[in-house]
Amino acid sequence: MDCIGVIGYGHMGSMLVDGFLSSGVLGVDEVVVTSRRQESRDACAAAWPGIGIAATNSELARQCRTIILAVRPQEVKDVLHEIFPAMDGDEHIVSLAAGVGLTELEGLFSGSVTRAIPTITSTIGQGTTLVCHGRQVGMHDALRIEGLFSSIGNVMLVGEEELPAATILSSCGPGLLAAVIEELAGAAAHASSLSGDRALELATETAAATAAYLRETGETPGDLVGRVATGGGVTEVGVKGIRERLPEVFDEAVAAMLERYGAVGK
Ligand SMILES: NC(=O)C1=CN([C@@H]2O[C@H](COP(=O)(O)OP(=O)(O)OC[C@H]3O[C@@H](n4cnc5c(N)ncnc54)[C@H](OP(=O)(O)O)[C@@H]3O)[C@@H](O)[C@H]2O)C=CC1
Ligand SMILES: O=C(O)[C@@H]1CCC=N1
Repeated sequence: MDCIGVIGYGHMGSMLVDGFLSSGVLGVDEVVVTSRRQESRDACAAAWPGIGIAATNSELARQCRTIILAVRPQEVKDVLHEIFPAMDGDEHIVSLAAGVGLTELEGLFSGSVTRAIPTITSTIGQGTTLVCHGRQVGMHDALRIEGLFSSIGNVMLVGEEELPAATILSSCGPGLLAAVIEELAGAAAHASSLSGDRALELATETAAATAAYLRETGETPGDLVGRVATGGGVTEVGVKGIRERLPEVFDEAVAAMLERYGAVGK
């Protein structure tokens, strides 16, 4: 049966199931899900009546030709070993795991392997899934996966050498920017009588409006700073401090993430 199997009903697995089914790109009779705990399988069955639930990873592998591995990087190897006897070699494995390379995946499964790195913002149909197909992936399978992920946001095809930096921007990015919004709002609330809740509401709306402004006008961030920071005014003193200190902060953060990226699946 040519259904889509999802192993791991955590943050990403549940987001993909919700997204694929809500968008209508798949029906419940075309998806089979499993997860380690019965509680997770029950949650999926309750959320999507009629969806296929497999009791084990091997049972899922026997039913599905396309298998999305939505487990943590350190679980990928064990799961592939577990399902291997249930596969006939014609399957298409799609791994979401950051830091587990195609060479390693193809060493564990010699058939078609794709890496797809989604982003939590696809929960609201926005953001970009990064897709990197292995050498064995045929046109039909490649287009099918790109079509599926297009139903929940943008898709960008990337070379594997680009994937670490692209992952930091696209998939870690929501976490990084959320932390920045939190710090900005916290600093404003701390220095004033504005409540924390109202500060966060304003900072979040401003971040969303700023991203939309940049996207819609095509201006660069530098252009926008120039428009906002009136000479001799308020913004320029804040931007000056940020431009002096943030490069070091982000250089360190990116270096630490790249280092972890290389070690996360080990
Ligand atoms: N979170 C993100 O924004 C992003 C994550 N990724 C990648 O997606 C993958 C999943 O991440 P995320 O969803 O955040 O992680 P979670 O921890 O939320 O989910 C992982 C799920 O895997 C299940 N699981 C663990 N071991 C097994 C097993 N042996 N068999 C079946 N199911 C198992 C767990 O099931 P149970 O709950 O039933 O115990 C858990 O729900 C990771 O590889 C990560 O690198 C990629 C891009 C973005
Ligand atoms: O933090 C992580 O490891 C995962 C991969 C990219 C985003 N979240």
